[in-house]
Formats: sequence, C-alpha cells, structure tokens
Amino acid sequence: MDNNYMVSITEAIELVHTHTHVSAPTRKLLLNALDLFLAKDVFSPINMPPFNQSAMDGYAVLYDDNHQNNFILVDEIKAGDNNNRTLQAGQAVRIFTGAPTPTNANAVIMQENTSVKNNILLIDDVLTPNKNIRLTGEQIKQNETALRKGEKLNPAAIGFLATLGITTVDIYKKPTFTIVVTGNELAEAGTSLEFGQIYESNAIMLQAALLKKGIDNITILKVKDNYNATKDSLQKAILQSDFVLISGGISVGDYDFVGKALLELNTQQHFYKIKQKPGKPLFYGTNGNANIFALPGNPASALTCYYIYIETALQKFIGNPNYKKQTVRLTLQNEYIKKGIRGEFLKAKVTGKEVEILGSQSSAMLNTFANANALIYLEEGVGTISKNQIVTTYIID
Ligand SMILES: Nc1nc2c(c(=O)[nH]1)N[C@H]1C(S)=C(S)[C@@H](COP(=O)(O)OP(=O)(O)OC[C@H]3O[C@@H](n4cnc5c(N)ncnc54)[C@H](O)[C@@H]3O)O[C@H]1N2
Ligand code: MOO
Repeated sequence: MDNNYMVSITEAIELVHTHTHVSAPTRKLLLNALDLFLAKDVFSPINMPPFNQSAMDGYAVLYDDNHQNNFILVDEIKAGDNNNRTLQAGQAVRIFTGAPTPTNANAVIMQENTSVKNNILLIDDVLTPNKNIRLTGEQIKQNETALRKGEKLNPAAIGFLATLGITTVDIYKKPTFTIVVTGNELAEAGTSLEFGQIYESNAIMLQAALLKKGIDNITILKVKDNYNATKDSLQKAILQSDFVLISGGISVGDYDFVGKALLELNTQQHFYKIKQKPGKPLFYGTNGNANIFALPGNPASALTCYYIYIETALQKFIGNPNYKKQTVRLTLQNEYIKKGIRGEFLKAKVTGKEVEILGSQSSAMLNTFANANALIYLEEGVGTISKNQIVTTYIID
C-alpha cells in the first residue's frame, strides 16, 4: 500500500473489524472468567432444582377431592434433610423453605394460612396443583443449554453456573499488551525537566484505559529515536504480545522510525494514515499473532485512536459478538466551526440528551479531554455545525 494513501474513517474501522486476530479459547475457573465471553455453549450437568423443593415455610400435603382442609401431620423435613418419603392422601409434613418435598406431595401451604390442633393440620387456603413447590428441573433440565457461546459472564451468569455445580468454563482469553513508547524528548514524571524535554504521559494513559477494560497484562518498553533500537523493541513486542501499541515516531520526520521498522519486520500493513483529525498518522497492521497499532505521539490523538480503533479491536479479540462501537444521536449545545475536509472526533461532554463540544481541541492537549465523557464524530466533508443540530456521538467510559 502506498504510504501516502489515506483511508477514510469508515474504511479504517472496517479494516480493523476484518483483520483483528481473535483470542484462543482457554479454560478458566469461574471467577477468573468474570466479564469474559464464552467460547463454547455450556450445558447443565444436572436438573435445577435437583429435587422438588418447598418454596415456603409451612406444610407439604397430598390432597385430593376428599382431603382439602384437614390433614394428619406425619413428619418434619428441613432444608438439607436426606428424607425422600411419600405421603398418603390426607397426610401432611411440616416443611421449610428449600427442603425436599415428599415425592408425591402436590402442594405446600404457607404456615400463615394454617393452624395445628392435636396433630391435625387445618388449612385456610385454596389448594392448587404444585402450589409453592419448585419442581425438579423447572429452571433448567440436565443437558439443556445453560449459556451460549458469545455470552458475557456477568456476576449473575457466574452465580447461575455455580448453581449447576460448574467450576470452569471455556472463554476467549484476555490479550497481553506491550506499549512501546518512542521519543528522545520524553522524561519520567518525578524527575526534573531539562530544556527540550516533556514528561512522558502516553504509556500510563493507555495503561489506565486498558485497566478500565480489565486488561492488566501490560508490558511497557521505552525506546529512543534510533532505528535499530526501535526495530529491536518492536520485534520483542510482536513476539511476546497479542497487541502492540506504539506511541510516537509514526509520522514523516527524519526520526520517525516506527513505520519503516514495522514493515522491515514483515508486518502486514492494513492502513497507514486516516483522513481524520486528530490521529491522521495511525498505522494498523498484523504480524504473526500480534495486532499492531502505531499511534501518533500527540496525547489526545493517541487516546482518541485508542477509543475508536483499539477498543473495537480489543472487543473483537475477546470474542464479544457486539464488538462494533455504538453511537448515540444527541443535540449539540454549541456551534463548532470546522475547517478542512478530514473527519473529526471532538472531545465533548454529554449531559442527558445534550452534548457540548469542549475547548482545547488540539491533539497535543489533554486538559479538556480530562473532562470529556464522549467524542462527537463529524464525517468527512461536513462543514460548520450549529447549536441544536443532532450529532453522532461515541460515549467513552
Ligand atoms: N510534515 C508533517 N509533519 C507532521 C504531520 C504531517 O502530516 N506532516 N502530522 C502531524 C500530526 S497530525 C501528528 S499527530 C504528529 C504525529 O507524529 P508522531 O506520531 O511521529 O509523534 P511524535 O512526533 O513522536 O510526537 C508528536 C508530539 O507528541 C509528543 N509526544 C510523543 N510521545 C509522547 C508521550 N509518550 N507522552 C507525551 N507526549 C508525547 C511529542 O513530544 C510531540 O510533541 O506529527 C505531526 N507532524
Ligand atoms: O493527526 Mo494529529 O493527531 O492531528 O495531531
């Protein structure tokens, strides 16, 4: 691909959808699978409930046309009792919530609607078949599908599988990330700045964004603007990670070595440069199992590209069937004068159904991004937009 060729935003998103490598399935303990997506259907190994259960504290009875109000009490069964008995018509047992009802009991009467005199149970209630009995397998039967491939394991899903006695599940594993930070001008926070230096902030920012998505296996490599050092770091990152994010060094300057090094390492380039602002010089490629994004060094560009492209790729990788980013349509609160024809992502603040474009839209500035909870998307070719216009917005969280 010609390195001056710029794809459109929609083409770039489509290429990410198409080329992102998906995770290999792996078996995990239930709790370690929280928020991950099932790689296989899960079948229930048991009936749930496994036996007819009382849903109330009261009395289990075997009633028929001749036995509706008076029953002889013959036993007591509490939760956990291994008492698998039967009744004769007209008999009742004292029973408690969660206890196994006698095999042929056909109703449980809550104790508030009963009285007992001389071992005779009197009922002030209407008897209906299986009243207050949780029947065997009524939630799920043995071998039925409990959860389907692609479902996300939220706390309820984990609880549900635990009720079936399941301890492990096959999920798509979380990716490992390496963030490669390039730039001679970058100093560590906590040290004093020499003239010409700025503090390095992209690594921790991207790390924070990934941590919010539950990604914690992140290696950070820092490299000077030197071709061989850049190439060596990229080689290492590609071999060790599912995702490689590179910050800086991707533009056209004499010391921007990232693009050249990635191609030299036989990376398959899917695009390099997008008709967008910010984040024009964004490289996306794959190499072996690695998904590679070389982000512009400007902090707001890097973070915008993260939200729009990398988060999408991440969701595809972890098997989310709905990995495509959703937008909402909101009413704009302030005018924006758009210059140029590139598509734009604007830092914005959503309140209810309204959205406000924030100041400091420069790709070098994070001061208003820090207050943003959304990115407004203006398509290529769109001109100035006015107050009360409906705009397409990505919510970032
Ligand atoms: N002749 C041209 N020059 C530039 C173009 C162009 O099309 N033609 N594009 C501009 C645009 S747009 C962007 S965005 C940048 C991207 O450049 P790089 O990705 O090569 O990034 P750097 O030059 O390394 O850095 C850009 C800027 O960001 C600061 N930076 C870099 N890394 C960090 C970091 N880890 N933490 C904080 N700040 C960082 C860096 O000091 C620069 O100020 O290229 C334009 N130039
Ligand atoms: O594309 Mo750059 O990210 O506008 O500054």
